[in-house]
Amino acid sequence: MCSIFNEKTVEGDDDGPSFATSLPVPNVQEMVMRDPLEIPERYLRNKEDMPKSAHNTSHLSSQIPVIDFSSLTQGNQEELMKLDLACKDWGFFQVINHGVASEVLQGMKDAAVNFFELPLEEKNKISMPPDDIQGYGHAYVVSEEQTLDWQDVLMFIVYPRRYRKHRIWPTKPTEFNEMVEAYSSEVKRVAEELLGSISLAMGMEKRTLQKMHKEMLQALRVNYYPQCPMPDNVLGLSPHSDTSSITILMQDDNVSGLQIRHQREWVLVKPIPNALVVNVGDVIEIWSNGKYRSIEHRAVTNDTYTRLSYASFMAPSDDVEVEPLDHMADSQGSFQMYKKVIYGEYLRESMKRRMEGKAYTEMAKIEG
Ligand SMILES: O=C(O)CCC(=O)C(=O)O
Ligand SMILES: [Fe+2]
Repeated sequence: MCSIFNEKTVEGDDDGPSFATSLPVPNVQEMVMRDPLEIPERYLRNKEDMPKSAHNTSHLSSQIPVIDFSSLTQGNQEELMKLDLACKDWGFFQVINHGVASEVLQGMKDAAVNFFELPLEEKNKISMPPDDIQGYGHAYVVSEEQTLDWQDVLMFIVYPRRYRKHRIWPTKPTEFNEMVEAYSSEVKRVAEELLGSISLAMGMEKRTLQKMHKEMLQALRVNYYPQCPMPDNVLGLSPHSDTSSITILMQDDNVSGLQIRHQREWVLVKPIPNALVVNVGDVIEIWSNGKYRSIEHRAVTNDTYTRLSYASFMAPSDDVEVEPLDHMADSQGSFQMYKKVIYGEYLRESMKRRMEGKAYTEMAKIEG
């Protein structure tokens, strides 16, 4: 596994795109290490958005679709129909038999855990620059009043390679880049195949959605949620929908935390060991004219364990104009539900706001 990272990937070109600014906030991991029982007021939620227990929705958890990737990519029509329904009814599904070796999954997890265990001073060598959300830190903090999330993040663009800003990539642990490369290239393969199947489910030729991205962007965000003494009053990650086309998430196999909004309830996505969680993002919601849904989701905390999750966001090039596909609008009574948006503008505008459920996607909707 050692040669993959030798040639192109180390070039490190600093001309990649920048995103939004985020205000500096305390490092949560450090706070918990200093005093495991203290929670500053800025993290406490109002009663109405307190993370309620999802225990009474566990019957819904077990209904979240599980897609067999191998059978889907072999052309099984039943699996394709399952995928279509998953995108329509849930916007979320878990993927099994995806062919990503468990060593590759574990390698990514170990490298990330080793990074987060480094001293703060070491991690801060790659802290997010003031004008970007790439690097180590916190994203989407836009006001001093905003309730904060109980997490630290490490985020960067992986593809296209020329966008990699190596000065904000970890150099420790030494195997980090190699593990990201091995993991992300596999995620890319799975994402491209899934976009192929979603194209088919939308009645189009297999490569259509992938081509519509122009040059597909892939970003990795590692979320680190330390244990929290008041999980009923503090969220790991605020409710939001992803601005991606699709997101592929590797969860911790043992510590759950991801909840999705389904029929007005919060439903826990129970980890299936080695499965990948996939969700439809805003871009596919718009392309499909709302037939496929970019669902609101959040991460809750717990008082015992640290949890890490690894989100890979797939997105179109900045200049892609995103609007409902004609045939998707037609199939719903010739009514186009979303305006045309320039993807790069949509993305950057969304980052200037604090995460607020579906409020932002709603803005792309045509009123009426
Ligand atoms: O931690 C999780 O399970 C969710 C992460 C997520 O939604 C995100 O990074 O956008
Ligand atoms: Fe998300």
